[in-house]
Amino acid sequence: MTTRAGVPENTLMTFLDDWLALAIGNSRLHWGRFRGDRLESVLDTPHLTVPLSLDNLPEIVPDLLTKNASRVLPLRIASVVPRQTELCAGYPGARVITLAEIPLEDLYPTLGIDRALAVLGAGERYGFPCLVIDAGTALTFTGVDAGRRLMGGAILPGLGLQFRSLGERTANLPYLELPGELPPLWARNTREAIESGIIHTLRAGMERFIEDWWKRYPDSSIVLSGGDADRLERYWRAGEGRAIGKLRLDRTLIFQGILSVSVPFFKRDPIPPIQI
Ligand SMILES: Nc1ncnc2c1ncn2[C@@H]1O[C@H](COP(=O)(O)OP(=O)(O)OP(=O)(O)O)[C@@H](O)[C@H]1O
Ligand SMILES: CC(C)(CO)[C@@H](O)C(=O)NCCC(=O)O
Ligand SMILES: [K+]
Repeated sequence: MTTRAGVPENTLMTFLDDWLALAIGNSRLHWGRFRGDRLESVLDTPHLTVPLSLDNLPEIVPDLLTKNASRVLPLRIASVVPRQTELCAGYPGARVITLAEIPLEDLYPTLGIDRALAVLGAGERYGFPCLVIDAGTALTFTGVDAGRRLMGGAILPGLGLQFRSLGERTANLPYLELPGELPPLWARNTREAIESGIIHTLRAGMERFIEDWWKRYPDSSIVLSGGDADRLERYWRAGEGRAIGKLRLDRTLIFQGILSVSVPFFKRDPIPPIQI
C-alpha cells in the first residue's frame, strides 16, 4: 500500500484549502491545483526521476504553488505507472486513489484508475450514461450506463505511439509528428500515406464505437480527453460533417473524477441523485 498521509485527511482538507491532484500517465505527469472544489490551474511535467519530497515539490511544479504555501499540501494521486507511484509515496501528504473508492459498478480489477476517474468525472459533469475517449499514450474508450455501471470499452495504441512505432520499427518510414489537419484519404507520398493510414483508420474505428454507443444510448454525451484530444477533435470535425454536436472536448475529466472521490473530504453540497 503506497498510501501515506501525515495528518488525518478529514481534518486536512477543508472547503477553502489548497490541495494538489496528480494524474500519472505513461508519458508524463498531469498536475492540478485545487482550492476547495475549484480547479485553479493545471500543469504537465515529465516523469519523476527522483523521489518526490517537500523540498523538491516547489521545483517540480513552481507555477502551481503560492509562495507562502509552507504547509504540506495534500496530494491525491491517480497512477497507471507503478514505478512513478513509488516515487511519490514518500511525500507526506500523498494519498493514492484505488479502484475501490470509485463509485461505479461492475469495474473489473485491472481497469486503469485513469479510465475509471475520467468516466466518473465525465458522468458527474455531463451526466450518465457517458462514453469517454481518452487519447493519451494509449487510446481508450470507456463507457458507463445510466446506472453508473461500466458497460465496457477498448484499448489501442495512442496516436503518438502509432506514429512512433512505424518510425522505429521500419527501415524506410520516417518518424512523423501528428499533423495539424486531417490528411487526404488517398495519399501519393510517404508522409501523407502514414498520416492517412493512422488517422483515417482511427476515425473509422471511432465511428464504429460512437455509432454503436449512440444506438444503445441515444442521448449520451461522448467526451474526448487526453493529450491528443484537441487534434483528434479537429480530425473528426474535418470529416464528413457527422453529428459532432454531442462530442465534447474536456481535458480536465480526470481532475473532475479526482475531485468527485475527494468530495467526502469537503464540506460540499452532495451531488444530486441520478436518474436510473
Ligand atoms: N509535451 C508533450 N509531451 C508528451 N506528449 C504530448 C505533449 N504535448 C502533446 N502530447 C501528446 O499527448 C499524447 C500523450 O497524451 P497524455 O499526455 O494524455 O498521455 P498520458 O496521460 O501520459 O498517457 P496515458 O494516460 O495514456 O497513460 C502524445 O501522443 C502526444 O502526441
Ligand atoms: C490503458 C491505460 C494505459 C491508459 O492510460 C491505463 O488505463 C491502464 O494501464 N489500464 C489497465 C488496463 C485496463 O484498463 O483494462
Ligand atoms: K506495459
